[in-house]
Amino acid sequence: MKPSNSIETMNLSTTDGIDTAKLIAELGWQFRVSRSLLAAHQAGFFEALRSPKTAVQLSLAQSTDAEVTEKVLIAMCALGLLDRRDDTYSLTDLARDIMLPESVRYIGGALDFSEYMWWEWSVLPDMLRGGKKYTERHRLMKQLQSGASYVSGPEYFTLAMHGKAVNGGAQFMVEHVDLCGRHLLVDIGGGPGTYSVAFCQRFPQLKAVVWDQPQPLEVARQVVKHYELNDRIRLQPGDWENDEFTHGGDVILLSNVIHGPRSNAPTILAKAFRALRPGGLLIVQEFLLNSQKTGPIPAAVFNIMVGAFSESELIDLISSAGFTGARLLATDPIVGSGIVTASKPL
Ligand SMILES: C[S@@+](CC[C@H](N)C(=O)[O-])C[C@H]1O[C@@H](n2cnc3c(N)ncnc32)[C@H](O)[C@@H]1O
Repeated sequence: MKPSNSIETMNLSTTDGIDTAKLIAELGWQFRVSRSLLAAHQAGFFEALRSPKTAVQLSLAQSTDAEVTEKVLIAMCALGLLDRRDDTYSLTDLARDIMLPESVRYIGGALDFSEYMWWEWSVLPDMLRGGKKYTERHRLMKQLQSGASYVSGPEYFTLAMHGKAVNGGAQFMVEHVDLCGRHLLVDIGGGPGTYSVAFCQRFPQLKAVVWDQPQPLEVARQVVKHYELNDRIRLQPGDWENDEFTHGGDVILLSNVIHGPRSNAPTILAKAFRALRPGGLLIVQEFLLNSQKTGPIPAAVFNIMVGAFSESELIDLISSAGFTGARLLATDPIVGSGIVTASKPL
């Protein structure tokens, strides 16, 4: 094969641009890290290591291959989730904090969701050639083939949302949005209700309604009970395809519910406008592309499978629904989300 011109003329003795090139080349391999972490979680290694074990003891307990188990455990040490002393593996403080279901910051639901999405993303090359997205049937087949033990259905999705919110999302939100003097927050598509909990904890005068379909509200019920906020947070079943939102709130939160052009955003924003009191505050949190649509990376990849607006598109949509003063309040480039606020005129 004839080498390309650029390779023929490239001076291999310089290091110009090498760090970036290494990073991009390394990205092609990063899936190995995700796959190892998801496999360790799926095999139940973290829960089984509540009491320290050797790889052989763990493989006997979890019915896994001892040699591969050891290699995956070494990788989990490299991620800072396990300690190894002689041949015995134990959980680090970080793993106790995020990998055990009893922990408030448990991310297992988010990992289950990543596992589920793995198969959807595997067909991206086919999609590029015009093939269809993964169907539910394909997904279930692959789950069965992979021997996956994780729960299916909407519950794990809602738990994934909770895991994401308790590990940065909720803190980011309450740090940037001031609800002093506000009385009733209506959290549309509120899922596990974690954002409502965080707001109520930060602003003691505030009450909230978590508005969502019945199944996610079952998770929200547990979350609200866990934080002992039953007297301040009410759960309201609703379907935005058919129902109006709870009226009379002075704040409406739309967190991760208007993902790009296919999400029916104009209808949801119009319902939010009707439901909000005059002078009320609209908060929208979304994966947001920059206005040039060149990044950031998390929003750019979210856009591939689900959809994402750019900052200016979202601000235009919110303004078209009648809100005033729409502006980007804060962005978190690590997770690719932005918070936009606006007001309903008095
Ligand atoms: C991506 S989750 C966001 C959850 C939460 N707001 C957060 O940011 O963590 C989207 C939520 O919208 C809800 N949802 C989807 N379709 C809905 C509909 N037609 N009516 C009401 N809620 C819906 C889902 O049940 C889910 O809880």
